[in-house]
Amino acid sequence: MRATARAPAAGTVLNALATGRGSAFAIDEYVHATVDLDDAGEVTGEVADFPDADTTLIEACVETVAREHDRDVGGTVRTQTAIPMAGGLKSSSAAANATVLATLDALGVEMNREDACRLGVQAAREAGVTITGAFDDASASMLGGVTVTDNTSDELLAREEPEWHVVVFTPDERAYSADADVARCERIAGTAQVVEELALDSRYGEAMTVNGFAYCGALNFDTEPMLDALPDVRGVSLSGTGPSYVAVGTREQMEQTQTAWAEYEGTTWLTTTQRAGAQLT
Ligand SMILES: Nc1ncnc2c1ncn2[C@@H]1O[C@H](COP(=O)(O)OP(=O)(O)O)[C@@H](O)[C@H]1O
Ligand SMILES: O=C(O)C1=C[C@@H](OP(=O)(O)O)[C@@H](O)[C@H](O)C1
Repeated sequence: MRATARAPAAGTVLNALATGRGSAFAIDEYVHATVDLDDAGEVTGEVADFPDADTTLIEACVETVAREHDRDVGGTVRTQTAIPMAGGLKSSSAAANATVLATLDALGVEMNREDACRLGVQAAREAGVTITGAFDDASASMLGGVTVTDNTSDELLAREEPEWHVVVFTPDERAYSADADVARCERIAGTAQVVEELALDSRYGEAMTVNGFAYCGALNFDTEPMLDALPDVRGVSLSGTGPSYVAVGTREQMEQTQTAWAEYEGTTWLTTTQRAGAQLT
C-alpha cells in the first residue's frame, strides 16, 4: 500500500499569532510525500537529505489519518523538498497535507480536502509544531489560492485565486514557530484586526504590508527588506514567524525586488501563486 502526494508551500498575508485569525497564499514550490503502509504497528518518518530532522509531525499525520478511519497501521513516511524547514514558508503545513493525502490514498479511503486538511492541523497540534494549529497556512496549501481562516475553530472565512508573481527571500537562520513570543504578538492584536478587515475586503497586498511592519516589530525582524521592495510592489511581508520575506506583484516588480534582496546573505527566488492546492502524484 504505497501512495505519493505533493502540497505547495505558502506565504503570509496575516500571521494568526495575535488574534487566531490568519491568511496565507500558496506558492508554486512543493513538499513531496511517499507513504508505505504495512501491519508493522509502528510508523517511521524520514526527511530526504536531512537525517536529523524532526519527523514527529509526519508520523503523527499517518497515525491521525489511520485512527480517524479506525485502522491500525504501521509503515514508513518520507518527505522530500527544497523548501527550508522552519523558514516561515509553511513547509510543516505542506508536509502534513502531502502526508495526509498520501495516507488516505494508501488506505483507499476518500475525504474532502478541507476535512483532510483539518486532520493535518490536528496532527500538527499533537506534534507541538504550531501555536494556533495554523489552519490558515494549511488551508492555503491544501486548497491553493489565498485563504482567510479562523484558527480557533478551523473555519474557512474566505478563499480566492489571485494570479501574482512572487519573490521570496530566506536568510540562512531558522525560526521555529513553536518558539515564537506569542505575548509580544498579542500586543499588536488591534493592527492584526485591521489586516484581517483588509484581507476580507480582498485588499491582500495592503494587508500583507501592514502585517509585515507589525510582525517585524513584534518578532524583532528587520524592516529593511520591506523598504527595499516598497513602494513598487503590491504587497510585502515577513512570512509567518520569519525569517523569510515574501513580496507579490508583477514579474518586473518581483525581479527588481529580487535584485535588491540578492545583496543580503541567504537565498532569493522567483515563483508565482499556486491555485490547484495539494494533489496525489
Ligand atoms: N518537509 C518536512 N518534512 C517533515 N516534517 C517537516 C517538514 N517541514 C517541517 N516539518 C516539521 O515542522 C517543524 C517546523 O515547523 P515550523 O517552524 O512551523 O516550520 P515552517 O515555518 O517551515 O512551517 C519541523 O521541526 C518538523 O517537525
Ligand atoms: O504556529 C502557528 O499557529 C502559526 C505560525 C506562523 O507561520 P510559520 O509556521 O510559517 O512561522 C503563522 O504565520 C501562522 O498564522 C500561525
